Amino acid sequence: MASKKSRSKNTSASTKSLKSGRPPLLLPSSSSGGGKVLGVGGPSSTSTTTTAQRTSSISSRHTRTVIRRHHTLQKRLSRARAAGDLGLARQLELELEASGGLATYQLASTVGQSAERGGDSSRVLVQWIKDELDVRRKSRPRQQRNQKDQDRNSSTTFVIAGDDDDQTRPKKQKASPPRPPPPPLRILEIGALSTTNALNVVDATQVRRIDLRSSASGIEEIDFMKFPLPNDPTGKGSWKNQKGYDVLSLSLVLNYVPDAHGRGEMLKRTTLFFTDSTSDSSTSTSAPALENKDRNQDVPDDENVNGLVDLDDLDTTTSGSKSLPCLFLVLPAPTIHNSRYLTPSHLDLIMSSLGYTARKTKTTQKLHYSLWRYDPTEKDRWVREGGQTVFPKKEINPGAGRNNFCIIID
Ligand SMILES: C[S@@+](CC[C@H](N)C(=O)[O-])C[C@H]1O[C@@H](n2cnc3c(N)ncnc32)[C@H](O)[C@@H]1O
Repeated sequence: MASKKSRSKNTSASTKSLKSGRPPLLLPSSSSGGGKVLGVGGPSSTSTTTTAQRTSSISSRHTRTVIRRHHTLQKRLSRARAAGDLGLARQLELELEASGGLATYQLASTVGQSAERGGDSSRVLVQWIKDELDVRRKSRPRQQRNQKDQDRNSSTTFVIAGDDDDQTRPKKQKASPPRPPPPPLRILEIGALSTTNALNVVDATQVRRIDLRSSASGIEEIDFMKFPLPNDPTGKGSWKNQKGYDVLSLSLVLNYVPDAHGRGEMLKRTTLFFTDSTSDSSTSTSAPALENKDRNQDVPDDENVNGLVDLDDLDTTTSGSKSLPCLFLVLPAPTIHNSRYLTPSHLDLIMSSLGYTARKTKTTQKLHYSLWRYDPTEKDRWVREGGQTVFPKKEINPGAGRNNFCIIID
């Protein structure tokens, strides 16, 4: 039971305030034009400070302000709506609009993810599932090699001249059929700001991206809470003729949800989107689940060409044990290390009750990253063994200067 295992690691990261919990990320901001809106010039504080450092530090302050303001307004709006205060709700909607709304928030987030600030969180995900990606990348040449071997074996059949006796004829070599290569991982990125992040790995991934507001043509505009389930009777839940995903990415999205119930609902909903397959890791010898058998055929040639990560440059940190299907969750570090209502072990309990087991965790000064394997039988076991399944708002980490970030599961 997860309560005994307490699988998430506590860290000593400096996580004083939610205000500092801002994403890093990718985007070499040359393309964004974000500097126009968010960048501010100005004299350097010291003569040794470079322009880049200055710009980075100033716009960093600005992006944090924009992001913080947006979150605050969203929370107040959510409370006003819940209280039925339509007047206040309208006023807050107008304030949100006047401050640039979701578009400005996304731009601030994108700038906040720039390489100079630590890069894109998806790099952590690809590092953590490196074994799964490697086996897929390598499988194509190996598959081709197997095919050549098979052809060679077939051509070795021969008949001894003048001898019609089957007994004396060498038997045709039966090469075992080549094992089908594992299909590319199907990844659903929820809350996507870019189509060119580290998740694009040639031969190894197929990435579907969604967001409340699409900021690029490869990002579908839809609310994850309304996103059709894989088994939707209308068939709208399929993607590339298949159902479900091997990996869900929920990076800095849960903290966007303005209320604790909504966060619990979002976490619960993630469990409904995985492939049925509880596929093994790279050491797997099992064939892919039937429904996923022919995924390779759906990979368009022009896909996965941007934002490539050279996986050989990354550390191998995966253990080789089962990790799929899985959820990649990223939260601002203070939400978990400095909240009255959430701690790493409490999150572990919540996740266990949903069928998740922590595979990886990592906290930096700003962010808490975690990777969770999903297995519905683990949820059944949890319930059978009397594990906690309801998580109300309850102070578990009292103290001055803490924040009120909370996840409620009813
Ligand atoms: C801070 S950005 C995070 C972007 C990126 N994933 C990252 O790690 O930096 C949060 C994004 O989540 C999106 N988002 C929030 N709730 C969502 C929902 N219910 N469905 C889809 N996207 C959502 C927002 O529109 C926003 O673009």
